[in-house]
Amino acid sequence: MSNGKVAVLGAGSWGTAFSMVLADAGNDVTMWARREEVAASINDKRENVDYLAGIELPPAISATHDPERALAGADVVVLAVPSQSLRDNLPAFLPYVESDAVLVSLMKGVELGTVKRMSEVIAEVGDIGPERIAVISGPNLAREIARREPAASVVACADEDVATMLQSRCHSPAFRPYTSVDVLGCELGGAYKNVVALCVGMAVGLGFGDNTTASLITRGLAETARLAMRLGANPLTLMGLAGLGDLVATCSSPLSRNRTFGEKLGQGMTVEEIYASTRQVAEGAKSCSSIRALAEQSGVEAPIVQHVDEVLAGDITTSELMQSFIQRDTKAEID
Ligand SMILES: NC(=O)C1=CN([C@@H]2O[C@H](COP(=O)(O)OP(=O)(O)OC[C@H]3O[C@@H](n4cnc5c(N)ncnc54)[C@H](OP(=O)(O)O)[C@@H]3O)[C@@H](O)[C@H]2O)C=CC1
Ligand SMILES: O=C(CO)COP(=O)(O)O
Repeated sequence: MSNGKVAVLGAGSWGTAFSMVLADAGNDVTMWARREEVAASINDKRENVDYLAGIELPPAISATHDPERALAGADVVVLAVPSQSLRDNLPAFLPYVESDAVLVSLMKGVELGTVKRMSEVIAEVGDIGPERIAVISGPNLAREIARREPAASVVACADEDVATMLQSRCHSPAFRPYTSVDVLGCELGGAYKNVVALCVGMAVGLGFGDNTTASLITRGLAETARLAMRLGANPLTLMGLAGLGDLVATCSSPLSRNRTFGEKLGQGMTVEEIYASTRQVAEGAKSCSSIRALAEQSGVEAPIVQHVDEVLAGDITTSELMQSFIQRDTKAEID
């Protein structure tokens, strides 16, 4: 018997892989795809050929290009579009969202201009209270999840009962969700690790080994925790799946789009050449300057975000970034 209907808005890699988790957990899932041909591929071929080629989608998943059809009767609405497009997309979705439905963000970015997290954008545009907004974040590379490799994640909502309800809705044989009430910590962990993965990718592209990448991952975690704690996050969230867990997965995996983006920069490609080489989103490249602005507004030192932003803007090279990390003024580790 079905648990209920879930609408998944966004039919890229993660929207599709997470739809599989939801279907495996007993939900009926209707995906909304921006392009009609993607919806047709999901319905007719049982495959999302553009984003998860070779993966067979379960029968409980269907897709449509029509937001009204996707959202009708759904008590859980999952948002999986690129972060910088969320605000523009919401007005087409919100009129069809059921009045008591919970909105769940899978997105890992911070909005340019406003420096808002995705839960804040949803709250603002939809005038929706925190008890109806949740975030799911963790070490969840889409292709591994779609292959049903074991993984864990965090469901965060200010209302613990809602987090628990969502946890049961997405607990599948291969996917183990934990609950949290620290929405801010989970979201910042997810957005920040993308920038650290860009930086690790640069190191890999420059030919450096595990000492360099481990140093960057560790200092990246310190930097993430510094900002998140200043903004009110629970420090333990950063030690958990949505912090350290996601940071390690993304920085270590050749499947990561952010790490790959950084690697190409380290190998000498330009930002424009990399954008032209793929349809997939590397959220860190988009969110880096907004995370930098957030850190500056909060009076928090953020050298990785600052240097990566300078590389993306073409102000320094990847080699200069590495030199600067080592040669700048020294300091105590815990600071
Ligand atoms: N992939 C992963 O492993 C994970 C991703 N995430 C996060 O999930 C979010 C979605 O990423 P993911 O699914 O991987 O992204 P992909 O790059 O795989 O897919 C992007 C999707 O968004 C659509 N899209 C692109 N531009 C727009 C727009 N302007 N308006 C509406 N839709 C648009 C694309 O449609 P079209 O095909 O028509 O271009 C496509 O369906 C990101 O924030 C990412 O950080 C989180 C955890 C894991
Ligand atoms: O968020 C992710 C894994 O948890 C996916 O990372 P990328 O967007 O770098 O592929």
